[in-house]
Amino acid sequence: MIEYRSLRVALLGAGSVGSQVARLLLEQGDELASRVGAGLELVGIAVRDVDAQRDVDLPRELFTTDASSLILGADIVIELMGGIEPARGYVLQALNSGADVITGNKALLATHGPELFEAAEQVGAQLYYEAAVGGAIPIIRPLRDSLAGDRVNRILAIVNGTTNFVLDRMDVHGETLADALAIATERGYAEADPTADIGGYDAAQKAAILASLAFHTTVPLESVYREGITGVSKVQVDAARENGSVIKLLAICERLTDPETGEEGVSARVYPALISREHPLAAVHGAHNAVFVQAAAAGDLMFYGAGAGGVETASAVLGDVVSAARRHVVGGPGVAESTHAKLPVLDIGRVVTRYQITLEVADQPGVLATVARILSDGDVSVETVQQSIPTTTGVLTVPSAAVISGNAPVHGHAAPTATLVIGTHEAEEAALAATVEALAASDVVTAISSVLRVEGS
Ligand SMILES: NC(=O)C1=CN([C@@H]2O[C@H](COP(=O)(O)OP(=O)(O)OC[C@H]3O[C@@H](n4cnc5c(N)ncnc54)[C@H](O)[C@@H]3O)[C@@H](O)[C@H]2O)C=CC1
Ligand SMILES: N[C@@H](CC=O)C(=O)O
Ligand code: NA
Repeated sequence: MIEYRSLRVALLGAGSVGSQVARLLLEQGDELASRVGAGLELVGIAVRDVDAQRDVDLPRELFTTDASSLILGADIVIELMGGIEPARGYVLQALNSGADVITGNKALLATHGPELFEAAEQVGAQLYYEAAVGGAIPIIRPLRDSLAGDRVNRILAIVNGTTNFVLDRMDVHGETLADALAIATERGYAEADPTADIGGYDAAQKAAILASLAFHTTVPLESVYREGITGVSKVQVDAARENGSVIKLLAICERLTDPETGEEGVSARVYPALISREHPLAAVHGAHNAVFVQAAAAGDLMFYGAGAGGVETASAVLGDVVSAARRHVVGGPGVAESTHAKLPVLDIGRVVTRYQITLEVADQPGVLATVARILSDGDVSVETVQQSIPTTTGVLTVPSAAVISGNAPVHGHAAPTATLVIGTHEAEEAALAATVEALAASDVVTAISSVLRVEGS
C-alpha cells in the first residue's frame, strides 16, 4: 500500500452539506488519496453545538466550537456555515494563512467576492466555489475555464432549487406555496432562512456570481434586479399551463447595448417569467437546476442537474477539494478570476423582453381599440390578443401604480367584464411599465390581473 503525506482539511459547518462532505471524506479517504497523491485528513469540524442531533453519524471527537483554532495549520479549509459573519472572518483568516478555501456560500461571494479573491491572490491561495451556483452541476469551472476563450452573450438559468420545487409542486400537484416550501425545507433544499429562496435573494446572489464570471466584470449584488415568487398565484400558474407555458424563477445575465449611449453593458436580473413548455428549461422539475448558456462560438449549451440537497452539493465541494489538493501536490499557479472588462451594469428599465398582460375590461364596443391605442402610444407592440367569455366582477380598489408581475391590484365597478390576454412583441421594460400604468388608469380597464415577462424565445 502506498503511503501518502497528508493534507490537513478543516471543515466549518456540519449541516445539510457539511455533514455529507465529512461523511464522504471519511468514507472515501483512500480513493481520494489515490486521486490526489496525498491523504486528506479531516482534522476537525467547527459547529455551534457539538452535541446537536445530526442526520449523519460522525465521530464526536472531530467536533469543536473553536473554528479559529481549527483553521490554524490547515492546508484546506471548507466553509459550509453559510451567512456573512463569522464566515467572512474565517475565510479571510484561512486565506491570509495561505490555506486554500472551498466554499458553497453564494451570499458571501456575492457581497464580499472581490475582497476574498484579492486576499487569495495576495498569498497565492485558491478560493474555489463550485457548490455556490447550481449545487452539484459543474458550471463555475466551465464558465471560468472551458469557456475562457469564448464570448458568453447570455445565460438563462434556473438556479434556485427551492423555488423551482415550489413552482413545480404548484403546477403539477396544485399545492400551495406554503405547503410546497415546507417540504423543500424538510428536504434540506432551502436556506436557513427560506425568505432567501422565495424572495429571489439566493438566485440574485447566484446571478451576480454567474454574470461576473461570464462577462469578466464585477457585477455587484445591488445591481442585480430581483423579484421573488411570493406574488405568483395559483391562477397564474393554471393559466400558464392552459396556454402551453410554465412559470419559472429565472436568473438572466446578458450583454446589452445601452440605447442612450450605444455602449455595451450587461444586465443581471431575477424574476418569475413565463416560458414555453417546449423550452428545455420547462422540463426542469423539482429541485433541479439548469443553466442555459449562449456563447458566440460554442452556441447553445445546457448544464443540468441537482441544484440543491446535501449529498448532491457535497459532490461539487469534494471536486473542489480534490482540485485544491492536487495543486498542493503538483504545485503551479492556480486559477484566477478575470474582471478586466469592467462593463457597466444597465438598469432594469433598459431591458428588452416580451410580456403577457392579463386585463379585465368593460364588455362594451370600442374597448379593444382603446386598449390597442394605449399600448401603441406606449411603444408596446401587440403580438397576440385572446378574449374570454364575459364575467361579472365585484367592486375593488383602484391601484396607484401597476406592477410588472405578481397579483396586480384591481379597480372598477360591478359591471360585465371580459378578460383580455395580450402578448406583446419585445418592448423596453421602462416603456412597458409606463404603459401598464396607463392601462390601469384607463376607464375601460377594470382590473390588471397579471403582468408577466415571457422569456426563452
Ligand atoms: N443546502 C443546499 O442544498 C445548498 C447549500 N449551499 C450553501 O452551503 C452552505 C451550507 O448550507 P447548509 O449545509 O444547507 O446549511 P445548514 O444551515 O444546514 O448548516 C450550517 C452549519 O454551519 C454551522 N454554523 C453556522 N453558523 C456557525 C457559527 N457561527 N459557528 C460555527 N458553526 C456554525 C451550523 O451549526 C450548521 O452545522 C450555505 O452557504 C448554503 O448557501 C450551496 C448549495 C446547495
Ligand atoms: N437554497 C438553495 C440551495 C442551493 O444553493 C436552493 O434552493 O437552490
Ligand atoms: Na455547481
